Amino acid sequence: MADQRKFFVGGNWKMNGNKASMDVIVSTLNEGGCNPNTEVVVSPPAPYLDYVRQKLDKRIGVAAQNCYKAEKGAFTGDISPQMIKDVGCEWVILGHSERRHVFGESNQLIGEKTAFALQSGVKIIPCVGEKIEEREAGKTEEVVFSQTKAIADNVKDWTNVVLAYEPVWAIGTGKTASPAQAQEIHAKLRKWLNDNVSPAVAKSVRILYGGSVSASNCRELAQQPDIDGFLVGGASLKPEFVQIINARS
Ligand SMILES: O=C(CO)COP(=O)(O)O
Repeated sequence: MADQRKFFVGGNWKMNGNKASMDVIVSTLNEGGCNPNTEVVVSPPAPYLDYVRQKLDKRIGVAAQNCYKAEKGAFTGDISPQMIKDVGCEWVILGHSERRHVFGESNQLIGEKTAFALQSGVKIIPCVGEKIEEREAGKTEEVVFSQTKAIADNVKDWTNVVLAYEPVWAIGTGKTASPAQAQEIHAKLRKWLNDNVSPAVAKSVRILYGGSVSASNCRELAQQPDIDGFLVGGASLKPEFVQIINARS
């Protein structure tokens, strides 16, 4: 079952790097060594989308880290899906926990961005995940299902969606969810998709795990039946990103 879903590894560079450091990552990725059976997408900060897209091997995708729900206009500081496409990129991450919790983005806004990005022809990596206090209060499912519903209500064609489960307590903390903890939520998300979207979508949609993924923990996580890849932060800026891409090799 899981083998009908191509393994997918995204590198979210967040607000890090400069041309010199990106040159190093790009040449590491271009040198090869990445399993061709893994779909790879990297996500530089917006000012570098064009630069990275031009230098990176075309087999590797490039994602923006966010975008707005309009093509153009008086939205100072933001970018549109049309701009992402204009510089040759094909993906956008939406609803990352830092967008939700540092910048206050709501489920409703993330839903609107989902609809607009997809209708503009940009593929999306929407993110869901609970905070530690929500997990400790037994609210993990309630939180991730309501976040997923806000996204799912705005998706018509799931072939352009790769869902990411990123528990907020595991992001940038070095506290990875155990393979069993991650698998449990991935399986519940897949069941939610089965019950609320369709069995076919539940079988085919890739669900990524994100949160302190590293070369040392990726192989065990990658063996879980409902983990179809990773969204990697810190380690995607380092050479070990290639080992994570090859976690199933
Ligand atoms: O937020 C993440 C990816 O989007 C995960 O970040 P870290 O891998 O640094 O924990």
